[in-house]
This record gives sequence, structure tokens and C-alpha cells, in this order.
Amino acid sequence: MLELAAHAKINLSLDIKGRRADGYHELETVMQSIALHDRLVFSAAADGAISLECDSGEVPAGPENLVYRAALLLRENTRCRRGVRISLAKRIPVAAGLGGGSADAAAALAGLNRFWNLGLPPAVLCSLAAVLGADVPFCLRGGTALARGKGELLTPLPALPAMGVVLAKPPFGVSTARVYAAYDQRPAGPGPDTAAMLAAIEQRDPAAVARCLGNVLEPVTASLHPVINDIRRALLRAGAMNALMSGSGPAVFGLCRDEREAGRVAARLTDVPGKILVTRLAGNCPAM
Ligand SMILES: C[C@@](CO)(OP(=O)(O)O)[C@H](O)COP(=O)(O)OP(=O)(O)OC[C@H]1O[C@@H](n2ccc(N)nc2=O)[C@H](O)[C@@H]1O
Ligand SMILES: Nc1ncnc2c1ncn2[C@@H]1O[C@H](COP(=O)(O)OP(=O)(O)O)[C@@H](O)[C@H]1O
Repeated sequence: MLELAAHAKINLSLDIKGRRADGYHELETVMQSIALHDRLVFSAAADGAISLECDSGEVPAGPENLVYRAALLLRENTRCRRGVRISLAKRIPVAAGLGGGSADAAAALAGLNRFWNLGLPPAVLCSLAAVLGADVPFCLRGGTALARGKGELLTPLPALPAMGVVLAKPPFGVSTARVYAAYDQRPAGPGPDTAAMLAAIEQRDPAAVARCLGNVLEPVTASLHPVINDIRRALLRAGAMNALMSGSGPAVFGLCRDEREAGRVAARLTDVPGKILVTRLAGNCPAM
């Protein structure tokens, strides 16, 4: 039996530099793992079958689940014909901009590489990860990184102090593809200052990191769901150093000095609809 944690991510900054020939968007985004995680348990199957059980009704349980797709992709690309039983405990809100499916897919690749003794090197795992989704290569290693291209060209960055994070997830999800399509239909607003964010991270300066938060997709998703602006303002009123929508949303995060302060901020969010979670920034995933 093997058990792995699959960590969620937030985007500390997200800028779009252009549209690619393949229809995807050229990204420049600073991605950051957080302690909030799903849990995957791998155990032996009597036959060669791959099976998945999940405690959440919000994600597909069968072959469309990214965990299942990761297992199939590994078998297609190796001589392995072994089976596995995977149990997935979902804690990361779904379709929130927190990369939950990507985190699960990365954990499935890394976990099965060990469970099936495949011995695939990190570079091969990373190229398989990119097949499953633009965010999956980042999730293999986690920590703090600058992502370019579709999201798969990664530059590791120094680890930040474990700042506290308040997550506010409104009671609906959004489709990432729909948000990128809406972005294409409106004049782009000003992007974040990525260079200033990178300097703040190099200096390991929490106040400067908080000041430099920015996401060019935030006004796009907020135009579809204005409550996102209300939530960001509520986080600031409640005492967060700064607040921003993560990825394509709709989850909004507030950064705080530490996790205890994040707990105090969360307790003041009495009127915010949806789910409120308290967590902290996290480092690299040692299991991967
Ligand atoms: C916006 C971001 C920011 O980290 O995260 P989420 O909000 O999804 O968590 C990512 O770019 C999402 O990455 P991920 O969710 O893995 O994307 P994929 O499954 O590969 O693609 C979903 C859809 O998003 C669009 N897409 C994705 C990445 C990219 N660089 N350009 C795009 O245009 C495409 O329309 C694609 O069909
Ligand atoms: N293991 C999984 N966990 C979450 N979502 C999954 C999973 N497998 C497939 N999906 C699908 O991926 C979509 C995106 O979910 P998720 O990764 O949570 O959001 P986001 O892309 O906003 O970070 C959902 O619509 C969901 O049905």
C-alpha cells in the first residue's frame, strides 16, 4: 500500500502574453503550493484492472477522472500491465482554480511510478504530466515556481515563509476553458508586475509578495460572477494583507502573516457565501 498527498496550488500572479497557434494561451504565472491536499491510496488489485473509488460526488468516478487517465497513460507508455486499486479522498474544492484535478493527476503519476516500480525519470514523468493538463507538470514538484508556455515550462523559485492563507470558494465552479474564451472576447486589462513579484520572492519578503499579487483573469471571471469582487473586498476588510482570485477562479485567497492570523481573518468572514478554508503556503512535494 502507498499513500500520497496531492497539494492544491494558488497563482500569486498570472499574466497572459499572447495566444498560441494551438489555441492555448502563453502564460507567465507564479504558482505556489498550499498545504490543503487530497489524499490518494494505492493498493494491489487481484487482476490487471485499474479501479478508482472517490469520496466526492463532484468529480467523475470512472475513466474521465484525471487519476484514472494518469494510470492509463502510464500503462500505454510502458510495458506495465499491472492493475491497481486507487482510493481518492477529495478535500480540494472542485473547479475552483486551485488545481485539484491536476494535483491528483500528478500524485497518480508519481505514486504509480513507485507502486509499479516503473523507474521513470522525472523528465519523462513531466512530459506525461503535460499530456494530462497544463498545470500537472507544476504539481509534480510543487513549491514555488514561475510557469511559462502552456504552464509546463517551469523555473523553480526560492521557498517562501509559510504565510497563512484564507480560501473563499463561492458555491459554484467555473470552467477554465470558458474563462480563457471570455478573456479572448474582451480588451485585456493591465497585467501584474511579474518582475516585481519575482524580486519579492527572491527577497523572501511576505509584505512585498502580498503587494504584488495580480491576475489578469480575475476581471474576466468577476464579470461573469461579480460576487468575486465582493469576496476580495471582504477578505481585505477582515484583515488579510491582500487578496486575489486564484487561476481561472472562482476561489479567492487572502494572504496573512501566518496560519493563526488566517484563522482570525476567516472567523470574521461571516457574510461570505460558500466555503471558507484556512491553510498555509507549502514547499516542494518530497514524495514526487
Ligand atoms: C488557469 C490555470 C492557471 O494555473 O489554472 P486553473 O484555474 O485551471 O486551476 C491554468 O492555466 C489551467 O491549467 P489546466 O486546468 O491544467 O488546463 P488544461 O486542462 O490543460 O486546459 C483547460 C482549458 O484551458 C485553456 N487553456 C489552458 C492553459 C493555457 N495555457 N491556455 C489555455 O487556453 C484551454 O482552453 C484548455 O482547453
Ligand atoms: N481527480 C479530479 N479532481 C477534480 N476534478 C477532476 C478530477 N478528475 C477530473 N476532474 C474534472 O476536472 C475539472 C476541473 O477541476 P479542478 O481541477 O478541480 O479545477 P481547476 O481546473 O479550476 O483547478 C472538473 O470539472 C472535474 O470534473
